[in-house]
Amino acid sequence: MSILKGINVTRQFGNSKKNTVYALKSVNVTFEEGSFTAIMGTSGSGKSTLLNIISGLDTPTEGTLFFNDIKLNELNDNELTDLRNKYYGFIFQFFHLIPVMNVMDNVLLPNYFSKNNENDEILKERALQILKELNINHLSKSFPSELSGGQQQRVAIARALINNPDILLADEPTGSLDSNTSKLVMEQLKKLNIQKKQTVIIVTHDATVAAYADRVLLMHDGCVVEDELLIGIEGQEKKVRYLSNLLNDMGRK
Ligand SMILES: Nc1ncnc2c1ncn2[C@@H]1O[C@H](COP(=O)(O)OP(=O)(O)OP(=O)(O)O)[C@@H](O)[C@H]1O
Repeated sequence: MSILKGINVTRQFGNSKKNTVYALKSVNVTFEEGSFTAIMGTSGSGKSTLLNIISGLDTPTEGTLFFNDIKLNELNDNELTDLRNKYYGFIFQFFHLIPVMNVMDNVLLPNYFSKNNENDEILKERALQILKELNINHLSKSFPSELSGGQQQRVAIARALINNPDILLADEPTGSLDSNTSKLVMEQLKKLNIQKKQTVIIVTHDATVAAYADRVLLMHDGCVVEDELLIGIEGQEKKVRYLSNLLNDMGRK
């Protein structure tokens, strides 16, 4: 069953002849519940714009977007914010942790904006459980500046998970991590996808990162030019090679 569906989604920036950019050009795309998709493509091809639009952070200038059977285009700002807080978890390249808050408070932050009204103690327990699964529960009282990049990104993942979202969206989640830490973070995301059936959508330039996904969307000049399943390819190395070849082929076109 599809959880997200975009029909003829166009995003235009600027409106004069000189400075009009079509970041997305009539894109049709569907994301199945529980799937793990990597969005790849050249710089400026529209990857972040697509992610922002499917998450309701940005609105298309044309086209329709569905979250289950809810039409995102018909929601007002408050309704969109509520939907995002309830169903979406966000992970960014630069973590975006609040420096004056400790790990626990950073993780609990999304809950202050959602209308869950859950008991504080129950929430703290859930936060600790998530931190434990990410092997950073011993750091709950530490501040972001006291943590390594990988630890900070795991705090950001915990924060994205606190409201038990249906969809995890990540824009270059490993972009500021070394390759070992990047592997660790991707293994955590894969685990969440498999064990908790969370739908994961990531934007990445890195074939070794995209190889954790089941499907890759390749973008070029505002269009999805390839939509490939990776589930038939055995092993990470083969997937990385396959993705690198896809990217090289696109570069040659
Ligand atoms: N707010 C904006 N105003 C004007 N143009 C924009 C805006 N946001 C994006 N664009 C343009 O839309 C196009 C797609 O941008 P987008 O950030 O989605 O690309 P991307 O594939 O994520 O790029 P990168 O890999 O470099 O992050 C680019 O030409 C970009 O300059």
